[in-house]
Amino acid sequence: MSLDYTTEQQVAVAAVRRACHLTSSVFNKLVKNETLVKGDKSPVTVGDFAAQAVISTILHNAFPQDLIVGEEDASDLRAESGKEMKDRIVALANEALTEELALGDNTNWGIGPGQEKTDAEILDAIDRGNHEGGSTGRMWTIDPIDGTKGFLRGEQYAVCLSLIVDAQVQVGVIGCPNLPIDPAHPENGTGCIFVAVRGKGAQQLTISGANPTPLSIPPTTPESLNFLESVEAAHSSHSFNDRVSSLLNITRPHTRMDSQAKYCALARGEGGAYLRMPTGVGYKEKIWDHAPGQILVEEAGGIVTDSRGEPLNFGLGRTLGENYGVIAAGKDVHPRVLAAVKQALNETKAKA
Ligand SMILES: Nc1ncnc2c1ncn2[C@@H]1O[C@H](COP(=O)(O)OS(=O)(=O)O)[C@@H](OP(=O)(O)O)[C@H]1O
Ligand SMILES: [Mg+2]
Ligand SMILES: [Mg+2]
Ligand SMILES: [Mg+2]
Repeated sequence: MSLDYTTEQQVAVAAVRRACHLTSSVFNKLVKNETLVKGDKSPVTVGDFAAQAVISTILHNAFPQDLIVGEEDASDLRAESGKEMKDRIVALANEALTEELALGDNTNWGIGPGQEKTDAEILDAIDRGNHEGGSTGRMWTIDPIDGTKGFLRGEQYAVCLSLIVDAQVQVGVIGCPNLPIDPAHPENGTGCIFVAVRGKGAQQLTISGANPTPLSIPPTTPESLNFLESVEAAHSSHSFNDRVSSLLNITRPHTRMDSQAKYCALARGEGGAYLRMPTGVGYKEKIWDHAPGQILVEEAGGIVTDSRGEPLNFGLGRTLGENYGVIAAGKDVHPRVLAAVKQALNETKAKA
């Protein structure tokens, strides 16, 4: 039975749109004391916190029972040392929640002019993302800024939201404010939203939520195939991708891009394959870094697995558990990439 997720899709697009508006305007005004370094040494900005607060508030108004797995938490902002940053985040989140965007998207979910939230409500909205995940029931994932390093460089980043029901991703929405609307026509500007609903296909919208264009991954020719990969060498192994690419006789250079914009580019026919292999032992991929990208690529006709060909498991908690690496590609290309990845892994084992 295919359930109807029309309302979830509408709310998710509205939330991502507002968050994209916020992150784009924050980028131009970011100052030094608006970025923190987290316990795992990764950066987080006022934009990440405020965008999570906005999305979480809108979700909670629309679906008060739903659980949320969000990347960020507000503990640093509740400390005395976080006061300045907290004040800025509350102001940014309220601005984004109350401003009137087009399309009347502020009418149904308890947001809009005069509906400012208190400091405590904004911090609680961020912390509502503390759910531990699991294999049953409804939960949303929020990655308020995926590719924070790309965001800080002024390059690609993505505002990412998904609805997971009983461990299956049912709705995925990804906002990419810096992604060209049409890669063949850069003069048309940047800013797109990607939407997928299980069984209903994938679409690209404008950043204002209009002009839905269906997406489907075209068959790849040897000449058009290349890999999409992370910018940060610490996040995925560039040398492994080089080896797989030479096993497949790929001659085009890799396309490097931060964030789930890679899944979006793949879904509209750029590249042909996204390959992400771990650089060392110990790091477990987070569900919010892959859930919306997975449904987007699958609904555009592609396949997403780990490096052993296993499906990504979104029911194990906040991480993908033992899933090792990610291969996303069109249906025709995926089996070939998987075979080459297995061969390259065997070579690595033989050398060890
Ligand atoms: N060691 C390691 N290995 C693999 N992945 C890691 C690692 N450390 C961090 N991360 C996660 O990478 C997310 C960003 O990866 P990306 O694919 O967006 O882009 S890039 O690697 O920065 O180019 C990034 O997401 P954000 O924190 O939302 O930016 C992290 O969740
Ligand atoms: Mg982060
Ligand atoms: Mg991320
Ligand atoms: Mg993030």
